[in-house]
Amino acid sequence: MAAAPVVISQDEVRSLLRYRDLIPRLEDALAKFSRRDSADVIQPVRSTSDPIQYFGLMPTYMENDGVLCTKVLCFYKRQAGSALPSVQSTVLILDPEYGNVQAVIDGEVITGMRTAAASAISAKLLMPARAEVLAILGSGHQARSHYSVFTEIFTFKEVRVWSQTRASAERFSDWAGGAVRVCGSAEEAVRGADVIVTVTRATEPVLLGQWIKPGAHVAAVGACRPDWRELDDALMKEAVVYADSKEGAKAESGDIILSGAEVFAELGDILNGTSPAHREKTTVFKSLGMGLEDAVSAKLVFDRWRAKNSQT
Ligand SMILES: NC(=O)c1ccc[n+]([C@@H]2O[C@H](COP(=O)([O-])OP(=O)(O)OC[C@H]3O[C@@H](n4cnc5c(N)ncnc54)[C@H](O)[C@@H]3O)[C@@H](O)[C@H]2O)c1
Ligand SMILES: O=C(O)[C@@H]1CCCCN1
Repeated sequence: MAAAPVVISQDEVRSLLRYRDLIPRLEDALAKFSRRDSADVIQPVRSTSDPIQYFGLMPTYMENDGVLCTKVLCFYKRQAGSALPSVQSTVLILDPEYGNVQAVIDGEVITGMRTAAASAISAKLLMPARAEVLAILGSGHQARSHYSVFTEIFTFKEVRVWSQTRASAERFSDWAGGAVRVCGSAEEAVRGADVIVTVTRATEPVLLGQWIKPGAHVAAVGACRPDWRELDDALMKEAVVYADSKEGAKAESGDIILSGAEVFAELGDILNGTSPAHREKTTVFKSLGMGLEDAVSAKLVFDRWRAKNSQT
């Protein structure tokens, strides 16, 4: 019988995962994914079922790296008063040889950090030179992880936030130590911004092309259903659109499907040097989230956990 899986808690993940380690590994994995070499990465578009709002399975196999992994996630409509975050997730690491589960890892911090890290990679590749103003639309979990990594690896003169209620935007600004300007409207937040992150649960556009400074970069992280939007048609048609996965974007993104916009390239294509990074144009990175991002993060966490626990 296989040994029982280890359980790695959210606090342990938080202490073991660092953006400076995660970002280069994610860049490597995104590049491998875009080469479509099945010995490097096999990662089908996640399967989802609606009955309990959104139940997703995100399997990944990376033969050359010896990683077999899946994330299990539920994205539910958060009820007022609920203490649980709207995205619930767990990452399972399996032995690639036998298929037994080796580790059950809390997915909340992994989901927050790997999503924000992917957006940061998009900004590294696509934001205008001398970007000074960052605007964040939304003030939940992803807003926090995005603020953390964007202010860790870039230097902005100003960070702005807009949220559904002024109170939630102010809570976010307090959490960030007051270094964020709270805006009364999405338009006010994004006018003149060089980099815009949309991290809302909106199902209708909250970001309009007519507000955007030409050449700005948008990391669009919400709207993960084929009939949900965060960005309007004007922006989707004006911008050069990049995605994490073309297949994922065409299957899941309302902003792409309903606007009819073409995905120009994946981030991995830029990293591989097979597609240009149009930094000089208005760009959108449509992020849907990929199992391989969880797999890379979970492997980092599990390797560190084993190293730490073998010493004690
Ligand atoms: N692309 C990815 O890899 C990935 C990963 C995780 C989460 N997500 C998506 O990112 C989004 C944010 O996730 P989160 O964990 O921060 O959620 P959250 O519930 O913690 O925060 C959501 C934010 O959206 C705001 N909001 C809700 N409805 C809105 C509306 N109609 N208009 C404007 N704002 C609205 C809320 O006030 C809150 O600030 C979700 O859509 C989620 O599905 C994407
Ligand atoms: O890749 C993910 O983890 C997310 C979870 C929420 C919905 C969109 N995708």
